[in-house]
Amino acid sequence: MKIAVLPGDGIGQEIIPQAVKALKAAGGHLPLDLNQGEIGWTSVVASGEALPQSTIDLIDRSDAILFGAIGGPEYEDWKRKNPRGSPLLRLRQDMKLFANYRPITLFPELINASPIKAELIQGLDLLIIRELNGDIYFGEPRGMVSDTPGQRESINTMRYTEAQIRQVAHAGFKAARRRRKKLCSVDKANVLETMLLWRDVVTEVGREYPDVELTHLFVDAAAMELIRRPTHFDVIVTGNMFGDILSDEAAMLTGSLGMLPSASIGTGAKGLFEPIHGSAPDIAGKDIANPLAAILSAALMLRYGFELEEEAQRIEGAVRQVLARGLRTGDIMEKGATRVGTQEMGEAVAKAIAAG
Ligand SMILES: NC(=O)C1=CN([C@@H]2O[C@H](COP(=O)(O)OP(=O)(O)OC[C@H]3O[C@@H](n4cnc5c(N)ncnc54)[C@H](O)[C@@H]3O)[C@@H](O)[C@H]2O)C=CC1
Ligand SMILES: CC(C)CC(=O)C(=O)O
Ligand SMILES: [Mg+2]
Repeated sequence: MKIAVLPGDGIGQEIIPQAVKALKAAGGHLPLDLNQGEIGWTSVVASGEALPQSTIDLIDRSDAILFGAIGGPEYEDWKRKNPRGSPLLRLRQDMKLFANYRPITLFPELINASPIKAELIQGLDLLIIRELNGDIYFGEPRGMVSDTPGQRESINTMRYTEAQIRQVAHAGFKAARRRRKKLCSVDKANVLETMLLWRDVVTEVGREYPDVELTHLFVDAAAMELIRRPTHFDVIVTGNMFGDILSDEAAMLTGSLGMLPSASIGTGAKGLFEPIHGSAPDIAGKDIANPLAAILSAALMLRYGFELEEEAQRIEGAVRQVLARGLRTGDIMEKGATRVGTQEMGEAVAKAIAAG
């Protein structure tokens, strides 16, 4: 079980060590081979490259990747002068990770930590599947059209092929089949031709899954429905950008962006597992970030990367236990709970795993 561990930048450096503790506690009996690599700004500082060859080699010889986050103000500045694209987007594309699974599950212990009314989120369990290899994040042409002062113009292109849509649509229907058999496809087919194609292809693929109820929503209405009646959703399948935005919104239903893990799965056997949040420069280095999204991403890695369901459940059960004991990082803090830091939370989860 060769695992490339890429903490990245900002809070990535704080939360990934907690996920590693959980992995070691749950997988002590397994042949875990964890190897750390550099990526992002941390890597630029160390070697001048955001995605050095050493990290590419490490990924090549690994079975799965545990990723933290990259980015931050210095990095965004550096990227403007070195526009070679995001190393994370490059990894997602090179590894053909076309589907990003973002389970939006509410731990019942956090029902009052969410800013959304308890009666709206009781029993919340939805899955957003975000297409990860296409859309406006990758479409060509892109870049500056004119840099003449006063007439500056820039372009990005929303672009999808039928094959890309078909691939992620199948992932959506298959996931719905394993769950409550409801798939909602989210697009913007009322104004975007790319999204008209999206809707047509998802509808065609749907004919192969007559047992799954397919509905369509425009993304603006979907954003509203996620707050109005989130438990009506089972699986949502959507494009790269809409999925990016809707899943951060949906995270708040569960209490915090710091609670949501994700699994990026592709045509190959190798997956990438990461919290959905970024490097959070505003709280980095203070030992206050919530490590649970990263810890839960390690659980997804055991489940989907290595088919170790029992070990994955041990991690998830331990997270639930520490929440039930009232331990909370600041982002999910509520009255009567015990505030803990990143490391303390990570250690509590690892101990709960070890105690079984
Ligand atoms: N996968 C990745 O590597 C991602 C990288 N980014 C990058 O991260 C940098 C910061 O981006 P932002 O827009 O600020 O998004 P962000 O997700 O880093 O933070 C948004 C807000 O949520 C809070 N937050 C995030 N994770 C948290 C956690 N685990 N515990 C407690 N609070 C948490 C932050 O403190 C901040 O107030 C940017 O450079 C961006 O490009 C953003 C999203 C994903
Ligand atoms: C590079 C960005 C697309 C990262 C992000 O916001 C995400 O994956 O959720
Ligand atoms: Mg995002």
